[in-house]
Amino acid sequence: MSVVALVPAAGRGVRLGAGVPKALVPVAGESLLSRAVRGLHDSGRVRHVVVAAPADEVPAVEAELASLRSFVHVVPGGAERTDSVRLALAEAERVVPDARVVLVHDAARAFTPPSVVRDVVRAVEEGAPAVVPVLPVADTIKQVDEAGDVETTVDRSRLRTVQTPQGFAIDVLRQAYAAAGDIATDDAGLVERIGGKVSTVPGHPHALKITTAFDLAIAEAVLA
Ligand SMILES: Nc1ccn([C@@H]2O[C@H](COP(=O)(O)OP(=O)(O)OP(=O)(O)O)[C@@H](O)[C@H]2O)c(=O)n1
Ligand SMILES: C[C@](O)(CO)[C@H](O)COP(=O)(O)O
Repeated sequence: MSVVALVPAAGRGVRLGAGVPKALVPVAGESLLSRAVRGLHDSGRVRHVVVAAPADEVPAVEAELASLRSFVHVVPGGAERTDSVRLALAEAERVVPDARVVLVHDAARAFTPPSVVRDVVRAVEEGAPAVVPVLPVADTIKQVDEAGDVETTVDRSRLRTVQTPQGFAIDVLRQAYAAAGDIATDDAGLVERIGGKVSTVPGHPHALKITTAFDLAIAEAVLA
């Protein structure tokens, strides 16, 4: 099945505070975006990638990904992640009209192993309409009130943290975005809202989202 990946990379990276858009921040000489796209390429399962870049950085992003030119299309992203994914999806439908599987993968999850990409694609190919990579929660979880006082300790046995790439039958993601009246923190959340089934595969610690300077330090020390 033909697989296309959307890479939302249009965020400003306010929490990282690097002074440039987060996707363009280098780790050991290679940007987060380049690493994320290379991981998709190296999975051997993705035919094309559509990157949503910061609107004023499209030429810089195209230059950054020049070595993968035949594999990558760059479009301007939007104000929220959901807007960026919607814009990338429209471009993907234009450039890969026969795509049946679509992945959505944060540029910020630059160190995701290609094996996770393959596992997500395989699950969709085997019939799952929507698939997310997940990890169990390691910490005890407490629910607090508005004052910060603990109300209860939550049973964590069925809680999972969610990573990307998230994989979808393309018709399902299209329907979810057509129905979305609101922003969501992940794409599978939109599928849940239309009553769609979302399955899981094991995620990977290396697929952490680079959000803060601490995450970047971990990436530089351990992952690069
Ligand atoms: N308008 C936006 C906002 C976010 N993203 C992308 O969505 C992914 C996850 O977002 P996050 O890690 O929160 O990135 P930022 O929004 O850049 O972070 P911050 O909130 O610290 O500014 C990132 O690859 C980011 O580039 C996007 O494409 N378009
Ligand atoms: C999509 C995501 O990476 C899954 O964990 C996450 O929800 C993105 O959230 P953010 O608030 O845009 O960082």
